[in-house]
Amino acid sequence: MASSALICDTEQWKGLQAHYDFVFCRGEQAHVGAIQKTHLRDLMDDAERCKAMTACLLVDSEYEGIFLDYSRQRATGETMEKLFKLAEAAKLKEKIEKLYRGDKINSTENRSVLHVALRAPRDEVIKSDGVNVVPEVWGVKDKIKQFSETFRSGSWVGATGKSLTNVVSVGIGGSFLGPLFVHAALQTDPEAAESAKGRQLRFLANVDPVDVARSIKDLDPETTLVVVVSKTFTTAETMLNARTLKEWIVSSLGPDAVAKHMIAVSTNLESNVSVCSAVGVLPLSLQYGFPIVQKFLEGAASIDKHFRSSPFEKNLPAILPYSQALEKLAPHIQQLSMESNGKGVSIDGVQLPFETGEIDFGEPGTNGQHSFYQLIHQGRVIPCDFIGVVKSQQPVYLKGEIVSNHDELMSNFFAQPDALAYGKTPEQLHGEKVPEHLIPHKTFQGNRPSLSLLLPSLSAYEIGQLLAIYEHRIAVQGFLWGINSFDQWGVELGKSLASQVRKSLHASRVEGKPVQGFNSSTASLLTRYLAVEPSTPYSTTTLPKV
Ligand SMILES: O=P(O)(O)OC[C@H]1O[C@H](O)[C@H](O)[C@@H](O)[C@@H]1O
Repeated sequence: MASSALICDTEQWKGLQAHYDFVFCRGEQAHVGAIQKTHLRDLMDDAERCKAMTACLLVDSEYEGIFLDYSRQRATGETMEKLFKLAEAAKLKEKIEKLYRGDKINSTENRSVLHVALRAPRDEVIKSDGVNVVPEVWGVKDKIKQFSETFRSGSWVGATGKSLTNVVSVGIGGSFLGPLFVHAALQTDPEAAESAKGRQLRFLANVDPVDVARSIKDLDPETTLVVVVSKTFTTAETMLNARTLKEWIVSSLGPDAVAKHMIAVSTNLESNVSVCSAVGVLPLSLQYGFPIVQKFLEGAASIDKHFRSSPFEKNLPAILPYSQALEKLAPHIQQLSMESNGKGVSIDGVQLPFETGEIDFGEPGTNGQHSFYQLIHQGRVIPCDFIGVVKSQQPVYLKGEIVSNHDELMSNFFAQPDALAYGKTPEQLHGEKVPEHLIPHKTFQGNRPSLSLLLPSLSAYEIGQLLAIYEHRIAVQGFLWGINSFDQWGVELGKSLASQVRKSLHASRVEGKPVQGFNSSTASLLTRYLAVEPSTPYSTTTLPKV
């Protein structure tokens, strides 16, 4: 394939499409793809096929690895062959190698993509511009380790001589969601929780002053460290939130306290913000200690190794974790996937005639079942990722119950994918003597794809593995579509329009100027907003009442 050609013009893409889709000619159905003629119910009858569509990342025994079952995908052996051919046409192997070699695959920003380097072992070599970046990564990690040890031992004292036990991490987007996901998960791990005893880690992302109030509620500035996390230090929300918390510290402890109560973290590497860089590693190390965070990084590195070296058919690549610990996985993947792959043009700037990116959302099971699963079962077809954990971190068994609480949770994890795949036919309902008028309502068409990921447990190591699996899956999607997954120009337009609005709000509030330069809809919304006096004067500092 020529470098600027689109993947959809290749024979391999067209072959896959014909295999999957209906083809219409002048409004008439001219061809029905093989996949459209099959139902998951029938595909699932083929035990050999099901066995072939699994992959396991072994640790030391058959059961101690992450296990992926993708047999509930609407795919046959032939589909997989076609997908691998498509991967060849998209030069997937070469692109993955380029990522690992540190080539500048983010061509619109002339940057390497170095998240793999962030968790590489000390002796690995990953070059950017001819320079091995791994020693620099480890240099930063060593400093974080040292600082977190000083901080956690109580030797780092605040302005009034007290040691600091609370951390508020100020950052947004990639400088927030990854660390939040890992924090939410680690919190539930007994070893990590023990290590974090008596400490608090909070996040402040939204520029909404209500979020400021929430983030510092019941915290004492005397015992709090504010960590400002940003790759660019130009993000409006983060900068304003940082100034606000600075004011919170200064108004209570005086201006000299800032040196002891505020630090800034950035990432020097030309990579996207990643939870594996200092932006995640520092706040998480302050809370849990560096060794636990390093375990998380090692988990991610184990997947990096597996991803690079395993054949595609055995490679582990929405999001329904049957684990409360993973409650922030979906929001994190939402950012990772939708910001990386929501693109309209190819890496060479050619308009794409097909849609890229997926809409990701999710909620831990079983909460999701009582919310949007209705739509998943009988409304739109939404491919689902079910994520389950073999060993619960908090086992509960009540005498007299037929199963443990974790077994109860996992019963749902095992049942839901089959409900989606098989559905329920009118014949079955007739057999159950369901009244005729309810048959259409109680029918489930099935044939809804999902995949199941079973983790042995959920320690820092597996949390790292899970993160890396999603990161690589998103990169592979982007490589196949032929887009640049590593830039995010799509967020710029809204930012620059907000800047015009900000100026206009200032001009109206402070200089009394009328709203101008906007269309009639925006002008009237702004006028309505400005018509109400702000409850506090503009000329004095006001902090949330907490
Ligand atoms: O880390 P920062 O530079 O403050 O950026 C925070 C966020 O800003 C933008 O929204 C980018 O699209 C995100 O990728 C980034 O994570």
